Amino acid sequence: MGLLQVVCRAAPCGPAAPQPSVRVRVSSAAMPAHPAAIAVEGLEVSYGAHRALSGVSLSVAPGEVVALLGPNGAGKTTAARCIAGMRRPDGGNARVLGLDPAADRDRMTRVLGVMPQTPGCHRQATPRELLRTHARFFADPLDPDELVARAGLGEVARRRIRTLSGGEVQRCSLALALVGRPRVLLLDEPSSGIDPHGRRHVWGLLAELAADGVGILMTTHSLDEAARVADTVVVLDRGVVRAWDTPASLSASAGRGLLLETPDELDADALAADLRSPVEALGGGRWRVDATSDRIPEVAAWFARTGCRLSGIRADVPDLEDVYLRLTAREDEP
Ligand SMILES: Nc1ncnc2c1ncn2[C@@H]1O[C@H](COP(=O)(O)OP(=O)(O)OP(=O)(O)O)[C@@H](O)[C@H]1O
Repeated sequence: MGLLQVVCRAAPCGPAAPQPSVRVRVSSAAMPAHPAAIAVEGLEVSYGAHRALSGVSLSVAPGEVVALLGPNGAGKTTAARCIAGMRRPDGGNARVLGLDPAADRDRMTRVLGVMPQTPGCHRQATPRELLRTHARFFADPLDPDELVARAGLGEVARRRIRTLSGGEVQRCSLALALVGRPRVLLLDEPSSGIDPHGRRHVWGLLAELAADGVGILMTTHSLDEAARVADTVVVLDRGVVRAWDTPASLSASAGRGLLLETPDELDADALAADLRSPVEALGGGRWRVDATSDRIPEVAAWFARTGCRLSGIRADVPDLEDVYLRLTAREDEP
């Protein structure tokens, strides 16, 4: 996709917020020939006195899958609502293939497929009926029967929505978002409530769509899903973008260290001073030393010399979950 990367600092926010170094992806084309699938710049939204979004910027290229991660209340749905044209931001703007979601509603509905957090399916209808009805609104829709199969709805396609399980309703909601052959997809927790086989199926479907050039922005609480499906991850916390990068680069940016376990009282200051490396308490007799794995013998020798018992030592290779937890840590958490 021709992306060049620059190092920058995350945007500032509340007192408890960490200030991690993140890598921001920028298109290598200075003047892209085609507009981004989604471009969001400086989005501001307040609900009364509560600031839900404070200058949120992100973009999704055609064929790119971007996962929007963040704790409950981070502002993910609010951002998605602005992109879908369901709410006007107080500041900044959102564009879908260059279109203004609020002003270009008609053209937007032709290019954007939306799967909301709570499916608005008519509960007395069947998935097949809903898809057929929905298909009539588009000039060149997908074949509803084909879509039933692609979304794994074959067995329940003729049952009323009200009799379906939560996961089956989710699949129906995803199929409805796809029926108009959208070039951009906005999915709010697409695999929430779907069983592990179904999740793989949904992920496969998203990969196929991306390979066809569809730009996808999905919110999710599943870091596993983000790591497996997304080209890019955006971490939002308290209305501010904390990080925006590939899952692999984000994990690498968290740095590596050594994880130690000891059943004894550790004099962490002495260890840090002797090693000339920071030592962080993780609780429960676990410690993290900011050092690479080639220093394991040196650390083991320190324990042998001081008589403090070392019950475990290993290199700490952070995954996306570690990075996410560090970026969104709260002061009042243990
Ligand atoms: N209509 C509303 N009126 C007042 N406050 C709202 C409204 N909608 C959202 N909020 C608040 O704005 C903040 C962001 O909410 P939002 O639903 O965007 O978060 P989210 O990241 O999608 O959360 P979740 O992961 O729980 O779905 C929250 O503090 C929420 O309580």
